[in-house]
Amino acid sequence: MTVAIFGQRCASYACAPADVAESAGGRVTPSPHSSTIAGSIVSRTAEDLGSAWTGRARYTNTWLIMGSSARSDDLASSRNEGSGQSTWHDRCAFTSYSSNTSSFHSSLISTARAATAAADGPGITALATLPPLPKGDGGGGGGGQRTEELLDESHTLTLDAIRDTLIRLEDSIIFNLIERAQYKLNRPTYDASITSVPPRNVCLLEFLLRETEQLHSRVRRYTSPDEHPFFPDAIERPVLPPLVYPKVLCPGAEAVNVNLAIWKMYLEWLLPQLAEEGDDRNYGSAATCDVMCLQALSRRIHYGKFVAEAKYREAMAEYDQLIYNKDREGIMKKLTMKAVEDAVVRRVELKARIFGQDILLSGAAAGSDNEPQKIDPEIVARLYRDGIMPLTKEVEVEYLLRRLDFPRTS
Ligand SMILES: C=C(O[C@@H]1C=C(C(=O)O)C=C[C@H]1O)C(=O)O
Repeated sequence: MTVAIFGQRCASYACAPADVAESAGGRVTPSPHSSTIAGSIVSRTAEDLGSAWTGRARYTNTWLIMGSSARSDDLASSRNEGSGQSTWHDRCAFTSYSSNTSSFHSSLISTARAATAAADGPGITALATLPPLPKGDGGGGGGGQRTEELLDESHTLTLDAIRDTLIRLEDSIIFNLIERAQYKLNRPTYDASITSVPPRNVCLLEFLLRETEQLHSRVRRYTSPDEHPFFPDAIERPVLPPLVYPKVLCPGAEAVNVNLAIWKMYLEWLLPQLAEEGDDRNYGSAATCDVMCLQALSRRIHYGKFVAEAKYREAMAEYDQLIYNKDREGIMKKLTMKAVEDAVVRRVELKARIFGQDILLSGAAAGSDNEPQKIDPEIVARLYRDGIMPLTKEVEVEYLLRRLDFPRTS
């Protein structure tokens, strides 16, 4: 899949083919065929999640933040083992975080940090780049097809170019949020005990996101360095020949995947603010919008890797020192641009206000200031200030901490 990075075709580090599909940031059920368990386990109870919605502590919840490495051929079998297992749904219980931003913020960051720390296990080298089938295999997987090389556009790795892309991604995020906001909260969409979809018996959203990722992986989506699966164990061998991406990011970038924190932010914090309480039975439509929102958020937040690389190249010596000293706080301080962040918040709030209006044929915006908007601009501002930007910076820090681990080959 040719993906727009920096507003053009993708320029990034080449993902070396490997014969394992590694997981980073998603829950993976250890399969009998699993080669390694590179995971760390975080246990917590449903009360921790503040499951006000269910009104009962339904499960002792074990989060396998980083799971086993399963051979791609084993994935199909491990997918079928799922009945009765606890799922991502276990993390879906809506909470009262919406009224307590700072406690949510710290929980979010620690989830992101734990996920990326766990991702440093052995062999986390290729999240989604599966080897092509041998020549002559006509059944897909790029058999017999030529590997395509993308042009090296690493010269577009300037902060200005990257910020332009981030601005464009704002539009995608806001429009997707507006789409989701037209439906009620529709809690059954996130409750595996109601919308229990076989064979894993998961909630509708988990089912749809997993299946979407699986399908998209077939057309190379997750071989692109700006795409990160929520369910790395679901990805399959592409039907297209591999693309070789120009080297922009360091190889350690592949281990940084904060999708678990993004999932948590979306389900536990954003959605209850965004969608009106209630049930309109549009579970499929709501879940489809959720998938779009999650993917847009994930792409924006993981773009932090490119931001970090650009910043690093502008001040290598200073960053080297901080990285060498593993000075996480120092790195965070150095890469934080308060004035840029304030401008981002102002801009997204304005965009949400404008995009959330109906436009009359006269060219004017319909309605008065008192009329309800399609989306509350304050929610979008808060989302950026307390969710998106902190997680983007977390990605930046995690990336930079790995920046010196690999000698550059170009
Ligand atoms: C993305 C950047 O890095 C940081 C993160 C920001 C963001 O996520 O929007 C904004 C400013 C910086 O604190 C940047 O400098 O543009």
